[in-house]
Amino acid sequence: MSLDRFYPIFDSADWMERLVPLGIKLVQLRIKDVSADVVYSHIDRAKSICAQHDCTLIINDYWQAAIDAGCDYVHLGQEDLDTADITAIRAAGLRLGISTHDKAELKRAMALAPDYIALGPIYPTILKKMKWREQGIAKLTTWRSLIGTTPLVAIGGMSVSRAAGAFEAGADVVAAVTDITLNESPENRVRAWLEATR
Ligand SMILES: Cc1ncc(COP(=O)(O)OP(=O)(O)O)c(N)n1
Ligand SMILES: Cc1nc(C(=O)O)sc1CCOP(=O)(O)O
Ligand SMILES: [Mg+2]
Repeated sequence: MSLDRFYPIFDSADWMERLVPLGIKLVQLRIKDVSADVVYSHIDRAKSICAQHDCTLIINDYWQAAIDAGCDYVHLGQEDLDTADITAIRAAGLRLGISTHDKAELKRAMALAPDYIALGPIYPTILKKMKWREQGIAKLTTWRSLIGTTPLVAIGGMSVSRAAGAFEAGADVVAAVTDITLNESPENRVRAWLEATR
């Protein structure tokens, strides 16, 4: 299964209902600090809108909810891996994407035979405080050489104009949050991303 080159990340099903119909084919639900009931409700709505639009839905963090809800894909970071039951995730048939920031994390991630590897933050991000400085585009080329054919996702400070450089450096997919959600017209920004990654 190949991943679309454009990978927007949203913190609610509301965003997905608004923007997935524009033509998004790969999307992540990344919710923080809400109750389990709210998580399950957003997952159900996200599943429904993605099914209607033939869009691959990836659930961040909440791997047990993703299994319970019959989802196809989860994304886990290094801290998530400390507690996640990878055997249960795989037994349920879910695909798995993993965040990496240095070679030790990459080694740990690759040992789990992930369905993609994410490298970030490529550029500075305003979404969240991170202990990692910007990695730079060139590190994508290094990661490309280390992970063979495993799909590579570039994340962190990505924008429409920065996408081409990430692809040239070896990324297969570019993920973005605030470039879309803080844009004065998220709809127009999604259209620009779709055009740039077609
Ligand atoms: C595509 C993608 N890459 C990286 C992350 C970050 O995951 P993680 O390190 O677990 O941090 P949180 O997103 O959970 O704050 C991601 N979500 N998606
Ligand atoms: C959620 C996340 N993870 C990152 C990592 O490097 O692992 S960077 C990041 C934030 C991405 O948001 P924006 O596109 O607004 O910079
Ligand atoms: Mg996480």
